[in-house]
Amino acid sequence: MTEASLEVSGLAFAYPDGHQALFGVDFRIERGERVALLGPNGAGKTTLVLHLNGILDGGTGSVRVAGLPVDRAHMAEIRRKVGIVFQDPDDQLFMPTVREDVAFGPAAAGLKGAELQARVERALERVGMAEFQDRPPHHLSFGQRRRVAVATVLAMEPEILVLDEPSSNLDPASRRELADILRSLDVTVLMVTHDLPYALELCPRSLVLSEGVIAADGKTAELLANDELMRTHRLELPFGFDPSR
Ligand SMILES: Nc1ncnc2c1ncn2[C@@H]1O[C@H](COP(=O)(O)OP(=O)(O)OP(=O)(O)O)[C@@H](O)[C@H]1O
Repeated sequence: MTEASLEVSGLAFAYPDGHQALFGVDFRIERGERVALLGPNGAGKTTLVLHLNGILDGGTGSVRVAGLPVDRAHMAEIRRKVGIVFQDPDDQLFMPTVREDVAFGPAAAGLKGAELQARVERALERVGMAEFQDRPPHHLSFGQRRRVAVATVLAMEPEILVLDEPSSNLDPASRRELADILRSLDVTVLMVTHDLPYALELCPRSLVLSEGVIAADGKTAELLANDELMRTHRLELPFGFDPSR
């Protein structure tokens, strides 16, 4: 079998207060797949995502990114390979200009001069923000800041792009533009979302995480059309939305 972009095996985890959030999670995502991670509040989605680049550890089981184990010995490489775009772009943007924010990661990884500038431009072009390099991020709209946050991660040329609620707080036009951008990238994507139409639009495959276990793994359209599965795991489509169309 070829190497998966992401392979999670038997991952179980309890927080220090004893709360068990994950109970043996198994799945693999192949290179270039776009997969949605669905599940009700408290299902363990954030807990799972924080294991992908070692922010949380101490559980049992394993996580491998492009064959590399997520452990202390490989942490620097793992952090480069797993790009997480958090829900609030302001958690990710802290430099005086867009250029410096996008350059921050690659510069810390040793890139300099023309090579660094080319990397920054390429990442900003991929999200349609190349003309905004000299702007302070706080002068951009929320949707533009989210695109720059995606660029900061793309500039690291990650193996897998993980997005936490990418469509939240976006107006319909920004939502569609971000969908077009994400579809145009040739990178593995794992997208955590409560926005089921967005999952359907972008991700051919979905995982349903519920009470710390994978309750379903399959084609997004089929999962969303399964009324019983949706009801059991408190997943609700917007009124009148038909996943088969
Ligand atoms: N630091 C913590 N200490 C103890 N329990 C925690 C901690 N963080 C989260 N939990 C618990 O772990 C479980 C999973 O939480 P998690 O945030 O991973 O869920 P989620 O699926 O991301 O939810 P949401 O959709 O609301 O973001 C919940 O029961 C939550 O209360």
